[in-house]
Amino acid sequence: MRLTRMFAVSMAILALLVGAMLGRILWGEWNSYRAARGGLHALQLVQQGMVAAEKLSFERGPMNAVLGDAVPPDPAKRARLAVARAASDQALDSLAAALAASQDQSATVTSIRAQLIAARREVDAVSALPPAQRTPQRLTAAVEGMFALIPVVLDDVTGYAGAAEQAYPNLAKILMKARFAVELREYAGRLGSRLTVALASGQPLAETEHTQIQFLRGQIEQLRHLIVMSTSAIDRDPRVLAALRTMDERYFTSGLALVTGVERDSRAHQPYGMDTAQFAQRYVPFMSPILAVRDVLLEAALDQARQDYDTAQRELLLACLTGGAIVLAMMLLMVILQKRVMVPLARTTRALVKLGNGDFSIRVHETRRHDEIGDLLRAVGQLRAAGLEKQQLEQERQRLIEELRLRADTDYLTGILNRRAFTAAGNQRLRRAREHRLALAVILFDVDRFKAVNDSHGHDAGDQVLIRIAALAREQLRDGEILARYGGEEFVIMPGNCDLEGARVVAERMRRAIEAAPLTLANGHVLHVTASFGVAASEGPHLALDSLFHAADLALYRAKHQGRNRVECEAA
Ligand SMILES: Nc1nc2c(ncn2[C@@H]2O[C@H](COP(=O)(O)OP(=O)(O)OP(=O)(O)O)[C@@H](O)[C@H]2O)c(=O)[nH]1
Repeated sequence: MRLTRMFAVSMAILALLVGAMLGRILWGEWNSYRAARGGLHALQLVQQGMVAAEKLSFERGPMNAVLGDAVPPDPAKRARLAVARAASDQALDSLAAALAASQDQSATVTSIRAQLIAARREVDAVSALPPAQRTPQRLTAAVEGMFALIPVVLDDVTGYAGAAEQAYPNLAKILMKARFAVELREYAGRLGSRLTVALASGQPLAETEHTQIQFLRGQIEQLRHLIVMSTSAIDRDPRVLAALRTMDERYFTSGLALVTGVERDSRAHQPYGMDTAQFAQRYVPFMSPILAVRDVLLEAALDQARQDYDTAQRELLLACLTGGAIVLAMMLLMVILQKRVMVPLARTTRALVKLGNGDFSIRVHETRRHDEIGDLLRAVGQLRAAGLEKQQLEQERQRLIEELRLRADTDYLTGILNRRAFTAAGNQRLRRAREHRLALAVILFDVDRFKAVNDSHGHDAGDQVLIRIAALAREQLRDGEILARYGGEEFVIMPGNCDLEGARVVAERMRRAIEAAPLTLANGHVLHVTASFGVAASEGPHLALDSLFHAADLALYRAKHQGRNRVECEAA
């Protein structure tokens, strides 16, 4: 796998792992936060539910007063009942609103309301009757209707408390105690209500009522015991201890003593000395410390829940920030690695491959980096420079070799092949001619009366003539024909494979070309130069350059002696 690919795959795997880990942590924190928020809300519902239960319980006080009212009715008693009813309605409204806000179903509140309306209607119906017609049965039915509401509300409270306990298991005991306080308040209220009928009628309590009162007192004592019992750190909270002390002093001493007094008067058939309203006016304030206990316990629980909620919120925020920072750092690391390592590495690799293939066209940028990549880039630059230098040296060497080769093969004056190069080329031709049984010819030619040119016009002029003759001959050359300076003013031509006649035609062409081209010297003198030609050709297995040259030389000699500027042939 290529490194760039491996890098991309590794980064993707790392991102996935980190993402999964962060997701898991965030999910956990989010759930803790949600549970804490839900728990806190449930706890607030508990509080509101308990307040609703309290208000409904409290409503029974003025209700009892109205039920025991004479004719015409006392407007003050009616007004107190209206105020108590409004407080109950408001508490139920608050509970319904809180439930609606949490998108919880508030059906129970609706059914409590329906039940409450029915109970109130019964109370109003009984209280509208003349006192004589308010039979104990009707009065009991009216009172029981209001009693029946409380367990329903408390059942709901138990449900909310369950949800809160799920979020805050350590608050279970304290919530239980708060609920006990509500129940205690309820039983305390019921205890007072048990006296309503007797106080309203001025009749002694029936034996069954005495029994019920004893039963209620037993329950009240039991609830007190459960509340006072120390079960958690919150119980040792000074606020809680103070509230419990007040409850004992006010309700369990003074409140219960009031009930005991009524019971005693009833058994002794003594007048009570107070009616229902007067009893309620004295008894109800003694119950307030019970609710204060409830409130203090709930407040302590709410404080604890708020702390837990704040912690969960802080943890979630911290997890989000840490997660974000990790993701950001990872992305930054990836970008840096990609930019600072992978891209330069890939570029350098490509450059090195090109250098290895002898391609020095790559561009190497100057770098100020002082790390491994910087060293690598500088090394590539040095490699390229060294390679370039080597390449230039090689080119120079090749050029020099070529020049040397040319010099070795070239006549320094005329620029055409020299005798050595001609001999090498001639031998090649000879081998091929022997192999393919082809004819081979040689044409020797010599400038006529050249000594006279030198003598008359100087050696430089002679050189110019030689240069000119070579140029003319070269112009006349055709494919496969080789021209060389054989020595002094003597030249040699080897035509392509042809016989004696073919070679003679070539020689004649050359001769005419030289003859037809006068030469103007540097001093302005015009020279008419001619040359004599000796042609020789041969073929067969015994073909040899020496014999060809010898025959051509003989023919040239004859051409000189027969008047010059002519072509003579000689079979080799
Ligand atoms: N300028 C010059 N002269 C050269 C060169 N090589 C040979 N010569 C001269 O060429 C002349 C050749 O003269 P000869 O061999 O007597 O022949 P010729 O004067 O051409 O007379 P024929 O060949 O009989 O027509 C000599 O004077 C050489 O010095 C050269 O490279 N440059």
